[in-house]
Amino acid sequence: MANVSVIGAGSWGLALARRLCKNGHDVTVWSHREEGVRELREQHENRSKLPGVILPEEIQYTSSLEQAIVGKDLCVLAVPSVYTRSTAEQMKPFVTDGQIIVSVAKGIEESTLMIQTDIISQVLPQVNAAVLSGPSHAEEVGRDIPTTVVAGAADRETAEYIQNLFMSESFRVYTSPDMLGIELGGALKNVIALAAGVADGLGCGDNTKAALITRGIAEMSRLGVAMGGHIETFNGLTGIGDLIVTCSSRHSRNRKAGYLIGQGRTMQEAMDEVQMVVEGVYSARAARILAVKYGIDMPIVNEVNKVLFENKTAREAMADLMLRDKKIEHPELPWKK
Ligand SMILES: NC(=O)C1=CN([C@@H]2O[C@H](COP(=O)(O)OP(=O)(O)OC[C@H]3O[C@@H](n4cnc5c(N)ncnc54)[C@H](OP(=O)(O)O)[C@@H]3O)[C@@H](O)[C@H]2O)C=CC1
Ligand SMILES: O=C(CO)COP(=O)(O)O
Repeated sequence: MANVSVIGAGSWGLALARRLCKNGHDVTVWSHREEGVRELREQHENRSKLPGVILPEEIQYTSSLEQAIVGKDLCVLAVPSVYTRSTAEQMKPFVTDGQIIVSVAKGIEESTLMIQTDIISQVLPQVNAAVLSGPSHAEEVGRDIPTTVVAGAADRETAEYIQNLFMSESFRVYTSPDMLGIELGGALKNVIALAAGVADGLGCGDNTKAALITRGIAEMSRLGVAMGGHIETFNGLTGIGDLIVTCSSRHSRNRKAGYLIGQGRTMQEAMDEVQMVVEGVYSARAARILAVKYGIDMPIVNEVNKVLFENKTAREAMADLMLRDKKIEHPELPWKK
């Protein structure tokens, strides 16, 4: 059994801490707030972020990064992506050579366009940065609802170590060497899920949702492959799999925020109402910059940006998507005549 920690006490960090503890590992959870630590010690539950999921009494809580990192076989980094860099900076004095840091946040850093494991490796070059991602809402993982995810690492041994640590009857873990593809899928699907939510908010239907998912994965794959990710990854759990769940689930914060925007709220009003992290809002701008940089057509990402940041109405964005230039679905396919 391993001695592990989860850095970040939001819904995802706690669902994973519970999984690791139930798998028999010693688990310490770090929260950035002393008050949060006190509540978790007393209540064994985060009533605002993951209500109804009671955490095992064996889990330890701390607000000291030193306690959360020193001597741990593996640390899961589960803070929202905008805090990954600052948290990694604070972790610097305590990490050791080769220590495994598993990133579970889904986001592209706006100022640098970097994925999470690259940020971790830049700030903490001595660690072994890996990723765990897939279609996995905390509300369901916290209730042992069967879920599948992918552990990505630079070497097979590390990926299999993570797989063994997390794997259970309700949590199936695959391995993959394509860390870039995994992370781009996880970040970009949030932007498309905002669009799916907007469509729901406008009162659109299942046809619209299927269209956004299908054309959304086409955009994600085009960009992801141009950046060096593998098409197989976008066709797998961390690409289309995560896109489907995020665009359809009642648990998705991105879909929910999009829904509120489709109903007429501003981006800020929607984020305030969701009260949890809406990662797609941060990755939307990064995705648009990357699309320009790599010369990739990303019409859904573009319209999401216009609605979020340029006061375009959701209805106008939908109409513009429907009536943009006529296209062939798969231009690479030959015509018979
Ligand atoms: N929830 C899910 O189902 C899944 C989430 N993810 C990803 O996991 C990541 C974490 O999200 P999630 O757990 O859902 O987020 P939540 O919205 O549930 O919680 C956010 C957490 O971040 C903490 N926080 C706020 N400010 C800081 C800071 N400056 N430094 C460190 N921590 C801070 C909050 O603490 P406090 O409230 O005490 O201020 C809170 O614990 C995201 O990238 C998300 O995309 C991935 C898969 C599934
Ligand atoms: O990544 C997730 C599920 O796989 C969580 O999505 P939301 O952040 O939209 O809730």
